[in-house]
Amino acid sequence: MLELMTCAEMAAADGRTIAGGTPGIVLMERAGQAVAERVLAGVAGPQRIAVLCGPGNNGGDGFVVARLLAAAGHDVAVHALVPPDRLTGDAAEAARGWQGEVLPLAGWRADGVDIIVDAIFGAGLARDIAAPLDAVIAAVNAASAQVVAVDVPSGIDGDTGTVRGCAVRADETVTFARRKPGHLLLPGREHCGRVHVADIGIADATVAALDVRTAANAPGLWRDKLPRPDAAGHKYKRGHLVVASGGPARTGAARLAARAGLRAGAGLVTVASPPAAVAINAGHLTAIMVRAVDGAEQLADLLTDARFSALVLGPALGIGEETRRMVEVAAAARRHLVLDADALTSFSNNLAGLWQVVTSAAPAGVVLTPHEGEFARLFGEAGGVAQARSKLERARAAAAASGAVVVLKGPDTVIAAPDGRAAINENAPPWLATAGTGDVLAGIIGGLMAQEMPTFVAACAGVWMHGAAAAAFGPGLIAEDLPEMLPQVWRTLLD
Ligand SMILES: NC(=O)C1=CN([C@@H]2O[C@H](COP(=O)(O)OP(=O)(O)OC[C@H]3O[C@@H](n4cnc5c(N)ncnc54)[C@H](O)[C@@H]3O)[C@@H](O)[C@H]2O)[C@H](O)CC1
Ligand SMILES: [K+]
Repeated sequence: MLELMTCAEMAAADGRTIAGGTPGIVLMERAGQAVAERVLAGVAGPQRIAVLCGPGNNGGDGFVVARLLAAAGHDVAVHALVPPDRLTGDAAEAARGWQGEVLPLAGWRADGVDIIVDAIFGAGLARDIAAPLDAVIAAVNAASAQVVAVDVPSGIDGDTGTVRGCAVRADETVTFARRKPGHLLLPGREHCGRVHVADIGIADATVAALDVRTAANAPGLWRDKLPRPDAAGHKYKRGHLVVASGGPARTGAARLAARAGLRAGAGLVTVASPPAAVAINAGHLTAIMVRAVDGAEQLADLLTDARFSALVLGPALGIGEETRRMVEVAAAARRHLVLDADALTSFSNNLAGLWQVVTSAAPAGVVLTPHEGEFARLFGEAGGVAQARSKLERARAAAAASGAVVVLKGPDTVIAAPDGRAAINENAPPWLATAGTGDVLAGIIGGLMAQEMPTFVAACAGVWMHGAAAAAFGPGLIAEDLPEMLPQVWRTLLD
């Protein structure tokens, strides 16, 4: 159930189910029942309920909800954008099932209402919400009533999570068959409240036949590919991660990444340190080794030893030609690469150079871990990125343009592979936004890749473990705390 379906994919699934013999009105009835059940869960005694219906099938769902809630003895008022005789298809049939009055939606006010059912727009939102509907949305959001949205809060684009002019802020959202990307991407996620996925009879086989390429990032996506310690294993079997350090005043980032890589399970980790910083790195490290490596040439020498299986390059490494050369050397050695921070910035506006790195690293994998600013500098001009309608599609376009797995970080981190697969992460707590946590993420992913976890799922697992570690620690987290929370996260994954 991890697939995330776009509005078009959902409509296609609908269509195939209807073609398979389930009338659309039956799907609408089931949708309405699921919403009515959610509205009634936890209420005691009769409620004053306003059901706000739009001009399409989202509104049709609303008419079903209104009928069921009235039949359950509640005081239900229906306010509709268009009179029932202007509805068509299943929505018209659902409206005929409503025996009560249909009041106008324009000018509606929430006075004295306990519950509001938002059935104005769902998957069919096609443009920004304008007057007079914006006043209705404002009245919903100003009300003290419980707000339950049907399928998608009205005003939220189900595919992109963006607000189209204005949008309902719901306490709960009931969607159907699978969640949409807009339920996980910001700000859509914040407008949904708690999202419930109702089964309305869309078969899993129907979803599978659509070859959906987007998923919610969760252990179910990659748990079976996690490296697992085995009795016969020894540290050399679990790979050797190299993290390049910056100069004497900028060594902490590499150590954060290195410790994260070790906690992620890499058998050995070495900090490749400029000679001037060896003493300071060595003074802080115990299980992690330090090697004096002065620039790209000496990194190339180090990598003649094939046991160094993965590298994290970028954290506080310095921006410029030498960093670019180190990246190219590591790629030429065909080692798994995580490029973060300064390594990304060193390829700003040089997508061709980045493509060359990814190509020469193959078949080893490359993961880029930009935040939004680094992403813009890397991919600002890339084909497909500028036209992308959502963070999900921007990450997808960047993965296709670079040939690398792209982790576009944020509260709704998107992980995208060049082959079109993508996952949206939703477990990152707000306190993860603190200095150095990006270094830790790069290290976790590097540690998993050092153990030969396939590139895309290593990035997905790393992002999820990073968020889970932060959630386990709680507010007040600083980057150094994160690697120490990984054993607890591992236990939840390997039990
Ligand atoms: N399997 C399922 O997912 C099922 C979903 N159902 C519900 O159907 C809607 C989608 O219905 P649709 O008619 O395609 O779209 P909407 O009802 O969301 O609205 C489209 C309607 O509104 C007009 N419109 C769009 N944007 C605006 C705007 N900004 N201002 C004014 N008018 C606008 C547009 O022209 C259309 O007329 C889905 O969300 C589910 O709730 C099925 O009922 C059950 C199966
Ligand atoms: K809605």
